[in-house]
Order: sequence, then C-alpha cells, then structure tokens
Amino acid sequence: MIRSCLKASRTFISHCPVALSHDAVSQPVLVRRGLSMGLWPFSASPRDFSLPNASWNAEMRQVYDHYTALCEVKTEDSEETGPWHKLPSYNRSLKHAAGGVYLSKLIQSKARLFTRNKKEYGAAFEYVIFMNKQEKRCVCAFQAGHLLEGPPGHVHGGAIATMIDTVTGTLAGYLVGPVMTANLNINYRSPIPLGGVVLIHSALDRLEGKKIFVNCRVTSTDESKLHTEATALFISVNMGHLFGM
Ligand SMILES: CCCCCCCC(=O)SCCNC(=O)CCNC(=O)[C@H](O)C(C)(C)COP(=O)(O)OP(=O)(O)OC[C@H]1O[C@@H](n2cnc3c(N)ncnc32)[C@H](O)[C@@H]1OP(=O)(O)O
Repeated sequence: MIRSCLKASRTFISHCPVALSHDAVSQPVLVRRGLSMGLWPFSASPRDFSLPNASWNAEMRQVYDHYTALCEVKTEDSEETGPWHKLPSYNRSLKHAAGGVYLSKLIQSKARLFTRNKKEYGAAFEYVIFMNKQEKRCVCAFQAGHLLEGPPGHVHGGAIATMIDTVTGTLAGYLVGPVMTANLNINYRSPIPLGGVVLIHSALDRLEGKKIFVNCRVTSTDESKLHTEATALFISVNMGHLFGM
C-alpha cells in the first residue's frame, strides 16, 4: 500500500510545479497534456480561490490588475508571456492527485487547506500570489478579513505568520519541489489594519543542499510602510516524509 501511495504521489508531484502544502496546481498541466477529464476521478473544474470576488476592495483589485498586466506582457523575441504569472489556489492540497487507494482515502477526507477553509468570501484569508521564476521571487496581495482579528481592528500575528509561511513556502516549493518549513523568524514592525491590503514579498536567499533560505517582507501596497519582516528555512523532503511515513 505504501509503495502504491508513493508511486501515485510521485506521479502527482511530477505534474505539480509547486509545494503540495500550498497552492498546488496540477490542473493546467493536465489540460495542456490533453488528458480526458471524464476519466478523472475528481472535480474537473476546481474553484480557484485567488480570483477576484465581491469581497475584494478597490486596493486589492488594483494590485491584482497591476500584476495581471505584468503577466500578460510578451517578451521581445518570443511569443511567450513572462516572467510573472499568477498561481491558482485551491482548498485541498491533494484534490487533483492521481490514483492509489491510500491516496484516494486521503483525498476524500475532510481536510482543507488552512488558508482556504472558509467558503464565505472575504471573511478570512483573501490572497493571490504572483510568481516571478526568473528572479526567484513572488508577491502576494493579501486582504485580511474580519475573522483574523488580533489586537482590536488589526490582524492577528498568527494569521500574518500563516500568510508568511504560505507565501515563502509556495516560493520554495515552486523552485525546488516538496518542502517543509523548518524555521520561521518573524519581526512584527507595525500592525496591519483589518480589512486592509498588504503586499507580501518573498525572495530566495540561497540554496544549500536540502536547505532553502527565503526572505520575506510585508509592506503597504505602495511599499512605503514596512509591517513585518521574516526569514524562513525550508527543507526539501521526499513524498514519504510529506505523508508522515
Ligand atoms: C500536504 C503537505 C503538507 C506539507 C506542509 C509544508 C509547509 C508547512 O507548513 S510544513 C508544517 C510545519 N513544519 C513541520 O511540521 C516540519 C517538522 N519537521 C520535520 O519534518 C523535519 O525536522 C524537517 C523536514 C524540517 C527536517 O528533517 P530532515 O529531512 O531529517 O532534515 P535533517 O537531515 O535533520 O536536516 C537537514 C539540514 O537542515 C538543518 N535543519 C533542519 N531543521 C532545522 C531547523 N529547524 N533550523 C535550522 N536548521 C535545520 C539541519 O541542521 C541539516 O543541516 P546540514 O545539512 O547543514 O547538516
């Protein structure tokens, strides 16, 4: 059983350009490869939680439009777009994984990705991540909903940490494959107003064997105000480790 799970997992990760723990995206690859979705045992049209919705305020939409425009820019000597692109974001880590009885059981569980477990728009974590692979960095627009209150009218430090882990982990996973957070250091510099929008910038510092060092800054959307700074260490893991085997 374990062998079949690992085999299925390897199949999945080969389709999957980002860390399983975060905004894993296998769907576009499958569509690109023209696989028949009728044979697919899971939802063929998952909801992408990182698309604009009615809860997004004007600032959030402005940031989204800004980076979306950068995604559409064509390079001079190629028809390809780049270097920015928006990552989709689903509410289950393994929803689109392939095969395996053991894996199917995991997939059919009630587990939901922490940051995407509220169906209500705008209540908790509204965010979208834009990746720049060439520069090994990403930017996330984050609008904190009313369920994330810590100090009155401001965002809970744990919610900020969650988003930092999510964004830095997404970057690390995108660059190297499956990872787990080993260390997260956070300095909170100024409170983030509830309902406000901030940018979470993350960039690769260095790779050392299995270790991926990533930095992070949370700023106002005009980048004039620094809210939070962090560094994170991720460790490359195999699929067995990810499943606790
Ligand atoms: C569905 C998928 C979910 C995946 C979620 C991923 C994103 C998350 O939020 S993860 C959740 C929180 N993180 C965890 O639960 C991780 C718990 N810890 C672990 O599993 C392990 O300790 C893990 C994976 C971090 C490292 O284990 P292991 O692969 O055995 O690494 P190990 O060989 O001990 O260490 C490798 C290197 O990293 C260093 N290292 C490991 N942990 C740390 C640490 N906390 N701080 C500093 N350095 C560290 C070691 O010193 C070693 O360095 P060197 O190569 O220079 O000697």
